[in-house]
Amino acid sequence: MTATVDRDPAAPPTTTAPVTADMGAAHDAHPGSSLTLEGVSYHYKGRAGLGPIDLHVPPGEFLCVVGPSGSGKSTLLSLLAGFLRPQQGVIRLGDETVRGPHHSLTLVQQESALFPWLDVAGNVKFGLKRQKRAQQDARAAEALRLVGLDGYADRRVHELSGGQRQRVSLARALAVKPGLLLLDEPFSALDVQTRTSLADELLGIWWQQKVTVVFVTHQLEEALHLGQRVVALKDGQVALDARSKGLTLADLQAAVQH
Ligand SMILES: Nc1ncnc2c1ncn2[C@@H]1O[C@H](COP(=O)(O)OP(=O)(O)OP(=O)(O)O)[C@@H](O)[C@H]1O
Repeated sequence: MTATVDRDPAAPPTTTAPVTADMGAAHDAHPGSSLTLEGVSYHYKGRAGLGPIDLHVPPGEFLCVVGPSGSGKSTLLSLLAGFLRPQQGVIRLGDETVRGPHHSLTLVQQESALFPWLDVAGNVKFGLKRQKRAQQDARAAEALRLVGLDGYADRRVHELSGGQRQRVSLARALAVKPGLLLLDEPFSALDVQTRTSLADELLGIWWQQKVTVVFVTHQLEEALHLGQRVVALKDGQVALDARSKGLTLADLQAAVQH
């Protein structure tokens, strides 16, 4: 089975998702940051792990990372998020070296890590504590509008579906206006229909916000659908790094096969 993606990376996503913000608002978008890895490696107790790898993600690119279990995807994301420090090499976000968790990058994971004692707005504002109240309110409202959760600000987390919780997680990540958005299999716990519509909405949001995205997934089809570019990891190394345009599922399968 093969699948090709002919979406021009420079063209807006062909999504029918209910993206609520005005597409013309793209001029307001904050620019994404570039991400550069030079000779980065991290090995657990000197054995399995990742690297050394070199990678450059230009500002505003949507990069998907795929690979079989144990190929190093989570290690890569932990390094990018600053949860792990490279044992060798350097990671730069724009001109800044990543030395730990960074205010300009946010991570959305598979299971939403929302605070049950806060309402939806409280969760979305969590990363905005240093900002003035009015700014927090405006950012939270904007982020909830982006993910299609207008009117949900006062809801409690336990009242939400799995898909809505992931939308709130995404809104929380977007509210800080990150230069780099890291997504670790964010929709994999959801049913296929919800997963597909949220993925398309994410494309619409990315297009509006111009944020740089690194999206990790097990699903090769999802990577081809979402990414402008796909990096396949195998045994902690980059096995394939290609524009998704013209790339086939068979190419990806061959790259990650043992
Ligand atoms: N805490 C750890 N201690 C020792 N080895 C680890 C640890 N975490 C990961 N590894 C090893 O490092 C390698 C890469 O693991 P990693 O979790 O990054 O892969 P992955 O691609 O994210 O896998 P999965 O898709 O199953 O989550 C694997 O061989 C794994 O066994």
